[in-house]
Order: sequence, then C-alpha cells, then structure tokens
Amino acid sequence: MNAALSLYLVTDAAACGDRGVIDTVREAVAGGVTIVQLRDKHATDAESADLLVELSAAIDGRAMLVVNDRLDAVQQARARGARVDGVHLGQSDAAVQRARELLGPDALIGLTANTPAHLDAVRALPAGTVDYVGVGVIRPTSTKPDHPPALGIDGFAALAAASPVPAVAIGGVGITDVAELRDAGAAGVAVVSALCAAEDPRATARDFRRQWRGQRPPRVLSIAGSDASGGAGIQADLKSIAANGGYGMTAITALTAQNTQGVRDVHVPSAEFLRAQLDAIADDIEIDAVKIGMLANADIIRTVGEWLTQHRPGTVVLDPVMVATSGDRLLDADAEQALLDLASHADLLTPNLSELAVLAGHPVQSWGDALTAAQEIAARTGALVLAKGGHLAFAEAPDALVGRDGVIAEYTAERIETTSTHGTGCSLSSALATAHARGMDWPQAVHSSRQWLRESLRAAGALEVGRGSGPISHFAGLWKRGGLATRPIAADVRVDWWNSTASVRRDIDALPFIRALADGTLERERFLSYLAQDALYLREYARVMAEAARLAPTAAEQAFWAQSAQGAIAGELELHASWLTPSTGISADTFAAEPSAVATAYLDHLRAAAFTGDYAVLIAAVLPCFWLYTDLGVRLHAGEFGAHALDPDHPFASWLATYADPAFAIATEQAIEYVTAAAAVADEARRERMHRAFAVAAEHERAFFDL
Ligand SMILES: Nc1ncnc2c1ncn2[C@@H]1O[C@H](COP(=O)(O)OP(=O)(O)O)[C@@H](O)[C@H]1O
Ligand SMILES: Cc1ncc(COP(=O)(O)O)c(N)n1
Ligand SMILES: [Mg+2]
Repeated sequence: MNAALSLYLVTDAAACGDRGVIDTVREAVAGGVTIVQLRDKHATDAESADLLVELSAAIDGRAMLVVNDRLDAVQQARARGARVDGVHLGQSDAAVQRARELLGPDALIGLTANTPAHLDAVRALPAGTVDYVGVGVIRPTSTKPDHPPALGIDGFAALAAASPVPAVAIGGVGITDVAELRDAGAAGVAVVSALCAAEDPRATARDFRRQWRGQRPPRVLSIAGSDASGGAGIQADLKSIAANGGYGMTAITALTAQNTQGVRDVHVPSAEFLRAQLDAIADDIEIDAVKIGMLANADIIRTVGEWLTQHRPGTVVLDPVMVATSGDRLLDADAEQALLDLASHADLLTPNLSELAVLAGHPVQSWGDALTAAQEIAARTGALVLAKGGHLAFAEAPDALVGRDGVIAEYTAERIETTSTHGTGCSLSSALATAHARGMDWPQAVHSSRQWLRESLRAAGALEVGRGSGPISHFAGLWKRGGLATRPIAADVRVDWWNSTASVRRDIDALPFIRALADGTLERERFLSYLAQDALYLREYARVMAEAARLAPTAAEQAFWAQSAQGAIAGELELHASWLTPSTGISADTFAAEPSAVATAYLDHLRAAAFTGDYAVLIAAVLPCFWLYTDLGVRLHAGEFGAHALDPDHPFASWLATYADPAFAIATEQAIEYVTAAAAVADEARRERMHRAFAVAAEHERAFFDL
C-alpha cells in the first residue's frame, strides 16, 4: 500500500495550463507518480467520467487513479471500461461508508483529515472503511485558498503518528519537504502545483521520487549479457553498481563464452525466460534504476520494451552495446532499428563512436561528427546522449552530455595509458544509473561516474587479468582507502555534503534580505551597508585563499587558489568602484570602517582553519562561499525568486549578474573538485574535520545574509 501512495499527484486544470491535465498526468506518471487524483470542483459528473476514461488510458496501469468526491463518475467511468481505483473524500463530501458500500472492498478510499477529531472519527469507523488519510496543509498554498492553518512538518508528524491508517501529506508540499515528511512518518506526499505547473513533469516527478527514496542505496537492475571473464556485461555492472553505492540486480539476456581476447560463443535464452526474470524481480522489489546493456536480438529488445512500459523506474540508462571492445558483434545487425525504438524509453543513452554512427545512420569520423550525431539522436528519441570519445585516437578522452538543443556539458581529461579498457562502457553506464538514482542530476552523475571510472582505469593494470584487453579495477578506490569508505568520496562531497546544507540554503532563501534583494524592494542604504561588509570580508577572505595557495600540494591548485585570492581582491575593488564611493550617495557612517560581529565570526572561522595548516580543512572551509553563492546567484538571476530579478531595470541587476557569471560557476566546480580530491585521500578523522569546517562556514553564510 505505502509504495503505491508514495508520490501522489492531485490534478489542477489551471496549473496544468496549455499542456492540459491528460498530458501532464502522462508525463508525471512516466516520471514515477504512483497515484493520481482527478480533482475538479467545477466539472459535472459526466465531464469527470470522460476525464477518468481518458486518464485511465493515459496511465495505462502504471499508477492508481482516484477521483475527488465524484462517486457517480467512478461508476460511470468503470462502466465504460476505465480502471478507476477509488475516491478521495473531503470532510464535507459524501460519507465514506456509503462510498465503501458502493465501490466495494477492493476500492481505494481516502479521507481528508486535519485534526485529531477527524482521526478519532476514522478510528470509530469499521476497520477497512478508510484506506488512508490526506493530512494538511503542510505549507500555505494557493491551490486550496480556504485551507486550515498550515501544520508544518511537526504538526503533520503529530497527526500521522495518531492516525489509524497511512497518512499522506498534502498542501504546499515542495521538493525540499519530501525527505523531512518521509522521516515524519508520511506514507506519501501529495503534490499539486509543483507537478502540474512544472516545466517538465516527468523530470520533476523523478526528482520527487529520488528525494522520497533518500539515502537508502538505490536498487539498480542490469538487463544485460554475461561476460564469463567478469570484466564486462552483468559482472561489470554488479561491481560498478556496488562501487557507486547501489544494490545491483541482474536479468541476463545472453551468455557469452568470452575472455579478454574475444568472444568465442554466445547462447541466448528465450525471450520468455528473460521476461520471467524481469517479472520475478518487479513483483517483489521496487526498482529505482535500470541499466540496459547487451540485448543480442530484436526479440529480446521487444521484450524489454514491453516490460519497461509497465515498470517505469525513475532512471533508465541504455548502453547501446553492438560490438565488444574485442570487435565481436553483440547485437544482430537486423536488430538495430528495434534498438532505436527502445531508446525512446531511456533517460540517457551512452553510445561510443561506432554506436553513434549506427544510431544516427551516418558515419562518425571526428569528435565534431559525434556531437552532431548525439544531438540528432537526442532529438529523435527524447533521451539525453552521453557521446563517448574513448575510441578517439586523441591524447584526450572526451565525453559530452548532449540534449536535443546541443551540448549540455563536455568533459575532457588526459587519456590514461592502459590496455585494460574491456568493459569501460558497461561500467560507466552502470555507474551513471546508480549516481542518478542516488539523487545527482545528469551533469553531476557524469562528473562523479567519470571520476570513479578514471580511478578504476588507473588501477586496472594492477589486476593483471588475461592477456588481451583487461578489465578495470572497479573497487580500486575502496582498496586504496583500506576498504573503509562505502562509496567513492566524490559522491560524498557532491551529494551528502551538499544535501547537508539543505536547511541552511532553505533558510537563506527565506531571509527577508534575500527576498527584498530579489524583488528589488530592499532599501538602498541596507544594500550598501551589506556591500560594505562584503568588501571588508573579501579583503580578509583573499588572505585566507592566499594561505590555501601557499599550502596547496600541486602547482595547479596553487595557481587556482592564488587566482581566487586575486579575484576576491578584484571583487572588493569592484564593489568600491561601482557602489561604495561618495558618488553613489553612500553616507560616511554607512561605510563601516570595521567588520560587523557576523563578518568577524565568519572570518575568524576561516582564519582558524588556515591556522591549522591543514590544506584539506582550509579549502573545505572556503568552499561554501563559492558553492552557496553560485547556487543562490544562479537561482536569483534565473528568476526563481520571481521574474523581477531578470528585469534590466532591477535596482540591483548588475550585482545579481555578478553571481550568475559562468566564470564563477566554473571556479566553483574546480573548488569542489579539489575538495573532493582532498577528501578522497583523507582518512575518516580528517574527512570529518573537513566536513565540519564546510558545514560551519555554510552557517556563517546564512548569518551573513541575515541582515
Ligand atoms: N584510455 C582511457 N583513458 C581515459 N578514459 C577512458 C579511456 N578509455 C575509455 N575511457 C573512458 O571510458 C568511457 C567508455 O569507454 P569506451 O571504450 O568509449 O566505451 P565502450 O566500452 O562502450 O566502447 C569513455 O567514454 C571514457 O570516458
Ligand atoms: C556480455 C557483454 N556485454 C557487453 C560487452 C561490451 O563490453 P565493452 O564495454 O568492452 O564494449 C561485452 N564485451 N560483453
Ligand atoms: Mg561498450
């Protein structure tokens, strides 16, 4: 029951806008919505019945469907062959007992309950009358203008604990509430405008599901072939999934008698047997992500496609395996069209150069050709494409994440001298599926997976497996760190450290100063005194980064921190030139000669970190100033706090533009990479000190904005 209630979409025709309810629901269910409630106070029963019939077809059994209040509409729609699971009743709607009598014992019946008295009334009913309660509102919401006072997370938790049936949280629920509501005992979260009004309901639904899943290791299913030598196929997939923090499962499509020198024989069990494997897993386990590898023939491909339409997990990666590194074919030539059809079920495709050529239907000779082909394939399939440049004879090994509108992110790094590249594609695609299912967006997932893959490639030679192209060393990172880490540190910094600042970032977003800055109502004096403090902060911040440069272990890091120190000074001078001079009308007393208590506390934290002489701790302490600022600046500038921030006449437009500057985002990425690298080689105790320095600095960031 609970799994079915976990992501609950309540329709709102107005919020769905031009896209309409049906398409919004179709997309959201494809992204992982588990139950849909048709709620339309203005429709007649007949109109509701029509909508239910259409929704039932659009949902196609991949989610449950209930209607708000309209008992008759359920019966009319059911009479027309629609699958309608039940009703949700408000306190003032039809009596739940009548609904149960009318719809039968198997119907799903929910009731709105906002007070202990409402819950007592449920307790007094015969067991099984009500299946779940909708408890809210959690936050003030415009969707339900006449709502009772907002409960907040704690208010919800108290009612959920007192409820005799599973409680779904509803009303003003946003993506950042999901983890807390789950931990507060919710059986699911009901979302209205956050999904109905979403730019991309499928992606947004996926984000909600990932938040709902939280930190438990994602369950990742590999649908691929067996490579007896253990370096590619499902063997590589299981190792890659585990090394990246997931729980791996496999449905085997083909058995290959293979080693590092090539494929001697292939046995392909029946497609029915593959379907039996897939159903055995899906009937028992909630699958978070699927990675698809070798498929062998068109029959197998069709079987996987059919299964995917009924079991759409939140993440699907398709590695279009056609030819092994050894040159042996792993897919019948006549199955290439079927493979292209399957690609439309995927979120991400990971073709190497020859696979790009087949999927695009034209030769790919250069990296430029690869990017063009990737964009064509993305446009045709609706999936993102990771074009892999591993086979290029470059000194670089580039990869590029490409969408229908072109390159989203490009990744280059020097080629690693090794012959052990057997299974690299399989391993990378499995790592990507796991990273995405753990909550990273695709650019982060590619970054993190590549980092892990490179570490595994660098250590591959040490395995000395086989005389051909050997396998990579999937657990090199763990072995190197004495097996203490449970997953590549890269994931820790980019996911766990970032997630640990979620409440600080939420607080900053809600600060009156930020709100007024965003909508331009901030009094000029207050803004200028903030800038005055920022200028004083930057001068000292520059000294701290100069110290990081002095302590840096490599020339590249030394140059980066020195450059950042220079950038801070340039920033300070810029603030003076643009805002803090008598010509801008600043009065003398506004321009405080001394840092405030807040600025001093922040700077003392950084100076203390510098004083330790521990480079890793110091750069962890300075990281929030890059990361939180970039994140906030980009969102302010993107209009997340109201379109006003994009208005060129906005009184603080030039200041807002500073922090949306791509150069600042690139510096932030580099800073994150250096902190990640330092954490990767740190022992547990030092990593703790690093994370603490990072977290305390994030708290100081919040205080700095809390003017
Ligand atoms: N020698 C190498 N040095 C660095 N990265 C490599 C190397 N070989 C492969 N890779 C990485 O592994 C990824 C997949 O390898 P590739 O051989 O292109 O795919 P496939 O195994 O599917 O043919 C590449 O995109 C690249 O990121
Ligand atoms: C069963 C199986 N599946 C996939 C591959 C691709 O391996 P590579 O990543 O080396 O191209 C393989 N060699 N064997
Ligand atoms: Mg491959």
